[in-house]
Amino acid sequence: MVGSPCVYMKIPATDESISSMKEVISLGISVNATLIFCLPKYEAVIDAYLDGLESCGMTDLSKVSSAAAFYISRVDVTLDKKLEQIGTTEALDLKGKGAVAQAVLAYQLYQKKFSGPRWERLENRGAKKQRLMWASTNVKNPSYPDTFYVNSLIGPDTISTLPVQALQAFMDHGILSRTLDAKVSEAQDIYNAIEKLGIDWSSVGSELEHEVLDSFTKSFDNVLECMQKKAKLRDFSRAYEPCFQDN
Ligand SMILES: O=C[C@H](O)COP(=O)(O)O
Repeated sequence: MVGSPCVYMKIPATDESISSMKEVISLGISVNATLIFCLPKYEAVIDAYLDGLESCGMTDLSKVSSAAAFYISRVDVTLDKKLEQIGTTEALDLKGKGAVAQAVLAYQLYQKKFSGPRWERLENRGAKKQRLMWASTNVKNPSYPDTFYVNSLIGPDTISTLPVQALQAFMDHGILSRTLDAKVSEAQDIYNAIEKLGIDWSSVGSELEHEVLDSFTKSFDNVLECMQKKAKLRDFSRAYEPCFQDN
């Protein structure tokens, strides 16, 4: 089952598990690298994928694939709080711009890393690019348009995960247009301006990583607890009822 081309092993992009990504890929198992909140971590995820492919013994690498889940709205939630604390006109003007700017730069990094001689050698063995996957695309700040993140991150070879609310909003009034690489230098300026204000992107990334890991761990524990209760009662009559709770 694990070796099946349709099955992806989901591995969080924590410092501790980046090396496991390489190992799993090298065994020919596809990986969904998740919980990516900043560019340095994203680069480490790409490198783990490339290293894994290079040490994979398979002659045809086309059976292995990977997606890298880059989180969006949660980044703005954290950044916006920090910008509000700084409170200057310049800082407040940057609210709601950081997450998309970082994602635009992530796409640039994707294009850079999946081109050139190193990548071409792998491509000749059938390797597939690790696709960027936008996660956390629902706006969390109600003052932002509900299609904001989905509209802003449309580009070739990417995947957008859409919660029902975001999907319905996009189907109703979304704008289908290639936005992801339309304003790269503006994105770089925003990224630099946020950094200049003293906000460290990597620290924001690790803050979010811990926060989300914690919240997902609680949700997972809730699911297990609920399943154990059902199994104990041998009450499968309502087994279709969901066990999970919102985190
Ligand atoms: O699977 C992860 C989700 O995309 C997270 O979305 P969220 O930040 O809205 O909880």
